[in-house]
Formats: sequence, C-alpha cells, structure tokens
Amino acid sequence: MELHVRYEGDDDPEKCSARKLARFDLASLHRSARGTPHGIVLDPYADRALSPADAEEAPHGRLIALDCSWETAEAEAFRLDGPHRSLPFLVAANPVNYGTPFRLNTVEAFAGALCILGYRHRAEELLGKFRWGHTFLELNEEPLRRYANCSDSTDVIDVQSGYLDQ
Ligand SMILES: C[S@@+](CC[C@H](N)C(=O)[O-])C[C@H]1O[C@@H](n2cnc3c(N)ncnc32)[C@H](O)[C@@H]1O
Repeated sequence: MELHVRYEGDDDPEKCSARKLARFDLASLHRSARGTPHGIVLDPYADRALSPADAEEAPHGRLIALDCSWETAEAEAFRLDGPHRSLPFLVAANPVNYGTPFRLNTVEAFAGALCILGYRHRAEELLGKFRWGHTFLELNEEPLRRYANCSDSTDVIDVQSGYLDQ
C-alpha cells in the first residue's frame, strides 16, 4: 500500500507528522492537487466510512491524506481524485489533539486506515517513529480490531454507533 500526502505546508513544520514520515521514506509529499496520485482519499467529510471492503477496491493500492492545519481543513480543501472515505470513531493520541475523537493527525489517519484494511504491521512501523505512537494503538485497540473484522462500511458505522452512544 503506497502512502501519499497532499502537503499544504500551512502547519508547524516541527510538529508535522507527514514531513517526518517523508524523512523516513514512509510517505511521499506532493505540493499540488494535480501532482497527487489517484487513491483512497482520507477525508473526514466523506459520507462513506472506510472499511475492509475498500482493500479490494483500493485504486492502485494507494492511500492519500491531506496534510494541512485543522484551521484550513474545510470540505473544499479535500478536492482530490479518488474515492473519499472518512475514518470511524478513533481517538487521537498525538500531543496536539490528545483524546479528541476523529481529529487524527496524518500518521494516525494512515495508521488507523492501514489497521482497518488489514495492514497492522505497517501501521506499527509508521507509529514506531513517534514517541507517543504506541499510545494510538493502545487507546484504539478494541475499535480498530472490531472495524477490521467488519465486512463493509454499513457494518463499520454500526460498530461506531456503539462507541458514540457511550
Ligand atoms: C488536517 S491534517 C493535520 C495534520 C497535522 N498537521 C500533522 O502533523 O499530521 C490530518 C489529515 O489526516 C486525515 N484525517 C484525520 N482525521 C480523519 C478522519 N476522521 N477521517 C478521515 N481522514 C482523517 C485527513 O487527510 C486530514 O486532512
């Protein structure tokens, strides 16, 4: 699974998880939407939730994130080619948004998606580059396991409802 980032560059470069992934050759950064390859776009505004069914359809086996500040992460910013998918209820472990559901940074979004799609070891490899990375898997252990066992997006939303009701 290739990991690509449409890199906006409007967030603190020192704290940017996408830049760090690129430094370790774990993701490729793209400065324009046109230069960003086609793939599953991780988009918090997407109607359909990511599910294991997407692993079969993953265009060219690529995941795409948009790395920008949450201040500018409006729906229009996600105009990128490919099927758009939101991530279901998962809690951030990064120091900026620790404990906040759905507000994942780029490495957490990739790691959550990889776990759901059945690439858990790859998720561990990415998170291993961050001091707090293992905490993301610890906080989200049960939901990630349950989402990865779902058959499709409807199933994922059913599992998510249980967490949102709590
Ligand atoms: C808004 S940027 C913030 C990046 C941050 N500057 C960093 O250093 O990683 C995080 C990106 O991760 C993906 N993402 C985060 N939470 C998500 C969610 N709940 N559903 C889908 N994608 C999500 C999106 O591509 C989003 O644009």
